Amino acid sequence: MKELGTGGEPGKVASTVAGEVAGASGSPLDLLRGENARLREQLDSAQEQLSGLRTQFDRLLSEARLNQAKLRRFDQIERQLIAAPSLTALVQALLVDFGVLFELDAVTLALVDPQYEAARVLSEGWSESAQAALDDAETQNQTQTSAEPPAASLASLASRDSRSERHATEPSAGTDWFARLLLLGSGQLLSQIYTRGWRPMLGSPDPNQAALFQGVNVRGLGSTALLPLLHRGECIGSLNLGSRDSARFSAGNSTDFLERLAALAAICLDNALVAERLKLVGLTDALTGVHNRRYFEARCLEEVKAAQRSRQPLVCLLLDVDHFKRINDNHGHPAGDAVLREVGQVIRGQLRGNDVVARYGGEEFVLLLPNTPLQGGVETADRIRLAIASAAMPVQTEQDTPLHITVSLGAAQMDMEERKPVAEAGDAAPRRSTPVESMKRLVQQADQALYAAKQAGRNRVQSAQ
Ligand SMILES: Nc1nc2c(ncn2[C@@H]2O[C@H](COP(=O)(O)OP(=O)(O)OP(=O)(O)O)[C@@H](O)[C@H]2O)c(=O)[nH]1
Repeated sequence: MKELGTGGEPGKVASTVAGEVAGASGSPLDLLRGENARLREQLDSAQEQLSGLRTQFDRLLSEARLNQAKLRRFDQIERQLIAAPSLTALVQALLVDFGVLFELDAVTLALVDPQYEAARVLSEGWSESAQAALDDAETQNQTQTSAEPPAASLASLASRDSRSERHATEPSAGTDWFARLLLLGSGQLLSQIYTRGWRPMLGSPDPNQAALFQGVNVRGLGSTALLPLLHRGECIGSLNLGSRDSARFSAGNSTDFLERLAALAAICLDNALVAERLKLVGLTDALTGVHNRRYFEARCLEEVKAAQRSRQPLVCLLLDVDHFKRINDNHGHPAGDAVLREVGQVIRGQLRGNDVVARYGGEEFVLLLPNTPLQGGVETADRIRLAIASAAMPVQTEQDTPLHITVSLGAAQMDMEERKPVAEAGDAAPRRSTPVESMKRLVQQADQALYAAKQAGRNRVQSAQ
């Protein structure tokens, strides 16, 4: 820079040159030429340096801009994780929004879930999002053309999504996140993969890690990043990212951003699970471990709405233990309690995953069977009746003989075409019942059928007319 300054001051150059000319032996013109060449060289080198600095500056500036954009996106996803109102919303933010925001070609999530808590909550959440997607598809179908075939059923939508091998963040019906969720009974698989400690693993896809990328075409990925989700020193899962770009994740990359995101995701996931557990405690019957009446009423309303939307049949069963008072009287109240617990377990064992059983009160249980016609509901009711009759109750009898009990059941199917009579509704014309009215009527009909079963001699199933 010093030379640059000297070369830039013509007055000084002239006086220096004049001095040199006076005392030098060569021709003044040659001397001037030599000096000129030297100055030119200095100028060229200074310009070269300047352009190098400019390039460096441009690179730093674009890096800073990229980092700023990256920070903004991290900030956005972090806010989304913190604000997620439920475990389902949180998992969707990680599996869908995160991938879109960071232009990833695959995002999967493995969670250690030994008690099947996350599995239960997330499968319910998935069913709701799949149903919403189905409704959207139906609306679109209807607006496009009424001659098109009806939208795919929930089951076919599920199997289509879980079989899909497309890139994870490609547009889908909004339901494929569930296929990219791996719920593990233990932490064994993660211990086998993170052999060098719970640290992010970046690099080219490793066939040993394929189990973490279920639902994704791993062959199409150029690089992957596995982020262990650590909470209180334990690994509760793994967030797995994939890119077609082989240079996107490499072993030498800084992992600060990713580690911070993984730490936040782990805390949010743990909090969401605790919140779901608390919710469940408030919705579970303490004696039998099945749901309580509060849960049933909320869920029944949802199922009635879903049945009205999808026009799928919905059956309600009411079950009452026969002569239960005698059990209490003959064997004591704790024996009665043990019988109720056993009845709850036997019922649960006879139902499908999305069926609902709740203790309705006393020795009465209520069941909801979605997507089931009345005939199927009656068959299920009879299967439950027989299973209970053949089960030995966990009660010590005086004769040391197993205690057997019987139950009576009433079955009713929700009426899709149910309309309120004009006079009752106070409307100008008959209108469709509201979900609350339909729900009340459904339970009332099951109760009347149960009463009829009791009247007809107990240990039987009666369906509503
Ligand atoms: N052990 C126990 N008993 C209960 C519980 N809740 C209600 N009960 C008893 O269940 C009995 C129900 O008796 P009833 O309504 O007369 O009916 P039942 O004896 O089952 O006769 P039917 O229903 O007509 O076959 C009452 O004695 C209640 O006190 C409970 O949580 N634990």
